[in-house]
Amino acid sequence: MGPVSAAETEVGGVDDPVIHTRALTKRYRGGQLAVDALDLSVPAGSVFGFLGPNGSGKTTTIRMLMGLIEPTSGAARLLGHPMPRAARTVLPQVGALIEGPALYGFLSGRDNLLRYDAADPTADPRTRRARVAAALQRVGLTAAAGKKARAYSLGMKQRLGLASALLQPRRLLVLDEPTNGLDPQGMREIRALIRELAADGTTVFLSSHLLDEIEQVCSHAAVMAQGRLVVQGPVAELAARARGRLVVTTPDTSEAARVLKEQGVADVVVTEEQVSGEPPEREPAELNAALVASGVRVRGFGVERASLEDAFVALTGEGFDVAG
Ligand SMILES: Nc1ncnc2c1ncn2[C@@H]1O[C@H](COP(=O)(O)OP(=O)(O)OP(=O)(O)O)[C@@H](O)[C@H]1O
Repeated sequence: MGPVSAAETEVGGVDDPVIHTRALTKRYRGGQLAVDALDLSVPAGSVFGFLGPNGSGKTTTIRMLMGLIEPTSGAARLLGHPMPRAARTVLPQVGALIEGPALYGFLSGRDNLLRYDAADPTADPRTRRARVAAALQRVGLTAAAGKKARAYSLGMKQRLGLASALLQPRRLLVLDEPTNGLDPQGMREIRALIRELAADGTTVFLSSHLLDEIEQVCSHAAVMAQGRLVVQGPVAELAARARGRLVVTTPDTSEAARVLKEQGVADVVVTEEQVSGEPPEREPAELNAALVASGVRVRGFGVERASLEDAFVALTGEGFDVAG
């Protein structure tokens, strides 16, 4: 981190949340309550996943954060400044990729970026080529820079969009569904890029309807359902809320179930070759010893890690069904 600039001291310091909303609400003209009293807090330096099924209000929130639409009520602050009022001060420090990059197919990747850079009145034309070259390098498109954008794969187009958001140094990147529509290879590339950007100190806020994506790239997450915030916090803590399951693999399932119940394990479930239950507060090895002492042939014993998906189900009582 560089020295604290005057602008940062003015907004209260680098540790303040990069995005902060209070009771942020959007009701569309048709009456649809898309975002309902949202309190969001995105810590500086985080890769923050904004997670929710389609229609849960993610894009509407992002549009309010970026000052593209007015909230019906409530407040949003970006980098310490109120939005949309401070949009002119704040937005130059925010790179955004919302609803796919706007690209000219008949121009090369490089020419798209040159054009984009030229549209920025604060960008010095003398350093334009160097800036564009650096952005292309950043997203791994140097070799393909001369190709027409229409010949790019979806993943390359998305990377070019990211490059356009990276022409200027940014404190925050806002990415709406950055891997949507990409094949697995394209997804991997974008995720790797997000990790690299975050390692450089940029706060990244990305929306996604993919739980495993959030688990793979994000340090923090907020979960939305039907316009409301279900939960937010560090990903590790969210997953920990849904405790894992104790799983014993054995041919002696009924005896194992009896012993586990005797030992105070709750919610014991027997399947063909496994017995599972809520993990005990005490040392699991003691349970294992009790099983063995009762003659249970233990072939596998462990506590399965809870995933964010388990946490989501535990928190909402619903499955994370994106089609629903
Ligand atoms: N311009 C609009 N006018 C009226 N209703 C809208 C408008 N835009 C979105 N909505 C509605 O608001 C709700 C939230 O939509 P939003 O696009 O914010 O969700 P999302 O989580 O981003 O989902 P998706 O990933 O499908 O975009 C949905 O019910 C949607 O139909």
